[in-house]
Order: sequence, then structure tokens, then C-alpha cells
Amino acid sequence: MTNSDKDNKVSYNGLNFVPFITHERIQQRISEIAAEIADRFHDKCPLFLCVLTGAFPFAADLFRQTGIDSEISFIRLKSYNGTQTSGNVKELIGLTEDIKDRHVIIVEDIVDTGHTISHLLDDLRNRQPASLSVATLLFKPESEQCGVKPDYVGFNIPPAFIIGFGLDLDGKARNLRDIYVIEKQGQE
Ligand SMILES: O=P(O)(O)OC[C@H]1O[C@H](OP(=O)(O)OP(=O)(O)O)[C@H](O)[C@@H]1O
Ligand SMILES: Nc1nc2[nH]cnc2c(=O)[nH]1
Repeated sequence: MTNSDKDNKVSYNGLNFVPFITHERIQQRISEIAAEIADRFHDKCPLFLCVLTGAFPFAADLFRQTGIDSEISFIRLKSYNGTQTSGNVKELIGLTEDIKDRHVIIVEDIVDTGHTISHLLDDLRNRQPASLSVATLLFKPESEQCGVKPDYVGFNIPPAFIIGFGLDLDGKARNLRDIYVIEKQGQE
């Protein structure tokens, strides 16, 4: 059950979350990243590769706002149960496009431990793209364990569990307009 109280907290599965990044700040930052990508790729017809499920709202806004000749495709990877990574990246829907000699921009909602993106980068590098970039809305530099440095980062954030704007807790909360962070002990 979801409920909002007067402080705009939300609760899912017995966990409380507090407001963290507003929809307006998210949109502002996406438009800045879109401008950088448009500048670099305007004559390269890049292929945006959205990593489902969490990245779909970010990918939609970024793809639309970049506004250059480009294409989008989707893959589905999963490794999290609740607030914890299983450490095992499962491919639920694979890549169908030939990306040889294409400029590929992977679009992620979050790079946390880095396991998902590093698994994907290893796979895609073998397919010989012309270039491979990573755009992530959120990055947790203190949690990253695989040496991944995303090319485009919306927000660097501390190592705390986040929901909203695509990010879920066991499938819920993806439709929140804003981003929320888990409430710290003693913060309630
Ligand atoms: O850097 P990592 O620690 O690997 O975490 C990042 C991954 O975790 C989330 O996916 P999740 O497995 O929750 O699937 P979802 O996108 O379907 O929610 C997110 O969308 C990233 O793909
Ligand atoms: N919802 C959610 N999914 C994640 N996957 C990796 N880190 C996170 C996080 O902080 N929140």
C-alpha cells in the first residue's frame, strides 16, 4: 500500500521514503544532458539503448529532448530484489539490433554497484560498436565497485536506496513523478 502524509513522505512495503529530487530538477538536468549529447552526436545517428525496466521514463525524456536524428532500442536486465542486489545480472530481453559500427548510448536510471552496467558493457564491446557511452540519471560513486565511469550523469547521490521516476521497490513506485530516498533511522 502507498500512502502520502503531510510531509510528503511515501511508504511501500513498510519502508518510508522522503522527497529527494523534484520532477522539475530532473527535467532541467535531462535537458542539459540532452544538449551535450546533441552537440556530440548530431551527425552520427546514435542508437539509444534503454535498459528496462527502470530507465524507461528517463530514456523517453532524454530521447525526445535530444531531438537529433537517432534511434532507440530496449533490453531488459534484472538483478535487484527489494533493496538488495542479487549480484547476478539476468538478461530477460536481449538485444536484437546489429550495433556494429553504430554509436551506442546506453541509458540507465541508476549505476549503483556498477555490476549491471559493467556486465552490459562487456557484452556490447564484443559487438564492435563505433562508440559506446553511458548516460545514467543517478550515480552512486561511493557504492560503485567495478570501475565504471558513466559519460553522462544526472545526479551524483549518496549510497542510500532511492525510488520514483522509474525506480522501484519490488515493482512499486516507478510512477512517482519525483525521486525519493529511504528515510534514515531516527529521521521519522
Ligand atoms: O549498479 P547496480 O548495482 O547493478 O544497479 C543498477 C541496476 O539496478 C536497477 O535494475 P533492477 O535489477 O532493479 O531492475 P529494474 O530496472 O527492472 O528495476 C537499475 O535499473 C540498474 O539496471
Ligand atoms: N529502486 C532502486 N533500484 C536500484 N538499483 C540499484 N540501486 C537502486 C536504488 O537505489 N533504488
